[in-house]
Amino acid sequence: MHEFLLGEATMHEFGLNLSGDNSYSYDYDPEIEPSITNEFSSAAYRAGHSMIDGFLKIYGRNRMEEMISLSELVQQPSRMRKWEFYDEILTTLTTEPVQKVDSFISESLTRYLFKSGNPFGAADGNPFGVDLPSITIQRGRDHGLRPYNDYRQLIGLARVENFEEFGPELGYKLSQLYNSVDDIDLWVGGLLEPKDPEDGVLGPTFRDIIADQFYRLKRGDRYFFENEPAVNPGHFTLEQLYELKKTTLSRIICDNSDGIMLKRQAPNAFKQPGVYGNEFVECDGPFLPSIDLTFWQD
Ligand code: HEM
Repeated sequence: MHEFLLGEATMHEFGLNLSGDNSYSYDYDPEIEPSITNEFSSAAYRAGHSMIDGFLKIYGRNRMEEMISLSELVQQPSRMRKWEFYDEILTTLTTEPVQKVDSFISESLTRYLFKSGNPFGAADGNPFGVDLPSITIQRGRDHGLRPYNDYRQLIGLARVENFEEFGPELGYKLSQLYNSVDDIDLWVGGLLEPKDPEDGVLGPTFRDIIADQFYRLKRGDRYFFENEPAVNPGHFTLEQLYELKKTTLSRIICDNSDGIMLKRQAPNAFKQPGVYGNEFVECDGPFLPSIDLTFWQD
């Protein structure tokens, strides 16, 4: 599932692929600490904030009908009163491509986030909201994260020695904001790392922090859904596991839509829909298998 994020090679390196359709996993290790790491939650996984598009395109029955700014949606649930909206937004979320993990973040997050819920917001004549990147940088410091350079070293990369290594434009900007390359915050440095186009969407530091977290969750949690009965008090039967593995995010989206505007879905919800190899199929057709719940009957 996270092949898209981490890349196939990293999935393989960290042993993140699932066991076969009809078998348990036997690699639970009680010595592995499964808790969420500070670096994962306070910096690396927040790379997602750079992937957000500030505008959501709403498609009607035949054409694009509206483009809504994210800041007009966050904390404004009133649109849910319109019948079709739930299906429309599910369609938008499965159709709109993610943005690159890079130095650009939508203004809807840097200037207008929570505009409507901001006690000092529009009603008081202040048209702005809060700045999520600033909050994130501050959150990393508040959580005591070490600087970016230390994590580079930890994963076996050379430390950055001077600002020029970030290129002329970014290097100059960073030199205006930080006294030393050793002060660069983890979230900032991680976003700016060059990406390997063959291997996921992240630079190596974020990729390793996130892969390490998934490895811990998979190997160090006795309740991980694939784990064998000997270690997992809540284990599934092999038949139940098979049923669970049959389902897909696309099936879940179909099952949870209202069927008004969303009646079809591409089989792989993580990839661009409607293209060769991921063509739309009907929700009620045979191509999106459902779980057979009779295997849970007592
Ligand atoms: C509309 C989209 C999003 C908005 C408005 C949003 C907003 C926020 C806000 C306000 C916080 C709390 C910041 C703080 O006080 O430290 C946060 C935390 C976080 N966000 Fe997002 N976010 C969005 C999407 C995403 C995505 C797509 C990802 C990752 C794929 C992500 C990952 C995280 C993580 C890991 C945290 C820290 C959670 C924790 O430590 O409890 N967010 N986000």
